[in-house]
Amino acid sequence: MDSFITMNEVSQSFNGEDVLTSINLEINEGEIYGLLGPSGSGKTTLVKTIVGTLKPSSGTVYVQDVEMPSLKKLQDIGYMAQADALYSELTAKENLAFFAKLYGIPRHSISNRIDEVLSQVDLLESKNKLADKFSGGMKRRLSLAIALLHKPKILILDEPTVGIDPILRNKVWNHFYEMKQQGISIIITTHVMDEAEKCDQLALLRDGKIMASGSPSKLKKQTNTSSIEQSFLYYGGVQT
Ligand SMILES: Nc1ncnc2c1ncn2[C@@H]1O[C@H](COP(=O)(O)OP(=O)(O)OP(=O)(O)O)[C@@H](O)[C@H]1O
Repeated sequence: MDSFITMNEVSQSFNGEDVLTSINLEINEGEIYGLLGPSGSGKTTLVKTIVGTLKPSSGTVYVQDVEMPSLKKLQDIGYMAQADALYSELTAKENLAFFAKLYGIPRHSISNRIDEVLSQVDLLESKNKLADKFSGGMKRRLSLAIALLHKPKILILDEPTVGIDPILRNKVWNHFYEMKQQGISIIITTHVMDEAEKCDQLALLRDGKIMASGSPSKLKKQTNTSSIEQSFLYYGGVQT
């Protein structure tokens, strides 16, 4: 398999304080890669470093052989930040149209593409509603639709399903599996254990370090535990 993303000895510090330490990871084509860790463990900093909105203090990040940050490579990445970046005074459709133009999607295909992504996140009926009137979960879904717009090869999602009910969460995950089949690599940050179990590969983060990584079944086997939660505690030094 081709490695889509490679991080080599990446460290990140703010005002002399280490937030990420010696991060090494490899993410392959068509893989769902989960970053699991408690609040403040460095998940957002890690994904921002992959996207290139943060430059590593040391170490390198490559996305398909291009060193990040790279503006050009951003075209291949769909990024959904933790805070929704939506224009509240615009409708869902207008928000999407704005980003479609930004991504350079051909004018004649914008309308169809907007409908496609809206139906993927179950928001087609709310197309003409102001983003300001959306619930928290709807805003998350609209942000996800924006990240999907330009059919990126790599999707980086920071806590994508926060505020989304279990039925819709399931639907969104089925959509992730479909995209994976198309060879799209998906990176997801989460602190939800059952979501972590659904990933192909996981990195367990604590205090800016990867404590362990591998498939959920490998991590459970290595620690002789029956859940990722127990594995996490084990690697964190808590005997289960
Ligand atoms: N721009 C910044 N300047 C200084 N410190 C920062 C900055 N960004 C993040 N940090 C610190 O880095 C640490 C990791 O933060 P980060 O947001 O990456 O964690 P996280 O795992 O994503 O947490 P959460 O799940 O709560 O979003 C925290 O201690 C945070 O205060």
